[in-house]
Amino acid sequence: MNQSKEERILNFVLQNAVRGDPCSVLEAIDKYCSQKEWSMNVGSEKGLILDKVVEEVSPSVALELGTYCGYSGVRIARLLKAGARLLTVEFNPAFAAVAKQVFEFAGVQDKVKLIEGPSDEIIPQLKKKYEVDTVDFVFLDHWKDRYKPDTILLQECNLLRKGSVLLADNVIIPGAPEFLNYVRNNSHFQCTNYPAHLEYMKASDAMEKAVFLG
Ligand SMILES: C[C@H](C[C@H]1O[C@@H](n2cnc3c(N)ncnc32)[C@H](O)[C@@H]1O)NC(=O)c1cc(-c2ccc(F)cc2)cc(O)c1O
Ligand SMILES: [Mg+2]
Repeated sequence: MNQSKEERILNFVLQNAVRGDPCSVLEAIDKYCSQKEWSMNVGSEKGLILDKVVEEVSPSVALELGTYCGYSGVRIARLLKAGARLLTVEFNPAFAAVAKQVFEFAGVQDKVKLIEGPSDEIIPQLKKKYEVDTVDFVFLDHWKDRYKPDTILLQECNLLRKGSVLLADNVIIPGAPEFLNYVRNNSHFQCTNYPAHLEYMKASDAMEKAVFLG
């Protein structure tokens, strides 16, 4: 049975990155996906925006929706302070299996809790099952039409506190118009747009930061 693209990405990491060095894992994925096979990792340009927001927030508890191969999970986890943790949610078991190995190779597995399942099922479990009080930072990178309902669900589950920061990928391509409309016309959110490009391509994309005001 021939390999999936995600398994080819993993193998390229195992053969070209340095075990325990998160930056070398990011470089290997970016090299493979820009030169060999495009894939939907946030990439290095939008990755720098992600880095800046994570450093600004310095979250104790970070949540990621849409793990895929673990690229953005490594990006976030490598910047977390001692004792801080990333919960990342992925419903595709094959992708989750690749991401788990990427986290272990990068050496960030002790900071990352990879949860397999759909976000709308996992979010309501975060407080009781995953011992979360509130989340300081959320990276939205899953199905784009889930961004708005899951933002509402996070509020309904009292998982956001005054100052919690949401950062959404792909608000231009593939696009998340309902989410943009919702947070930009909602007095409980302070929004900032970060223009960029689609990973590994020239097409325009953007990220949107939405700070929950309580
Ligand atoms: C959605 C995917 C990312 C992952 O999210 C998991 N997922 C989904 N819904 C849920 C859930 N409800 N709960 C948990 N996990 C969940 C999935 O299995 C993927 O692994 N991301 C994208 O589709 C994506 C697509 C593009 C893109 C851009 C231009 C094109 F021409 C084609 C594609 C760019 C990007 O930057 C993306 O991020
Ligand atoms: Mg994305």
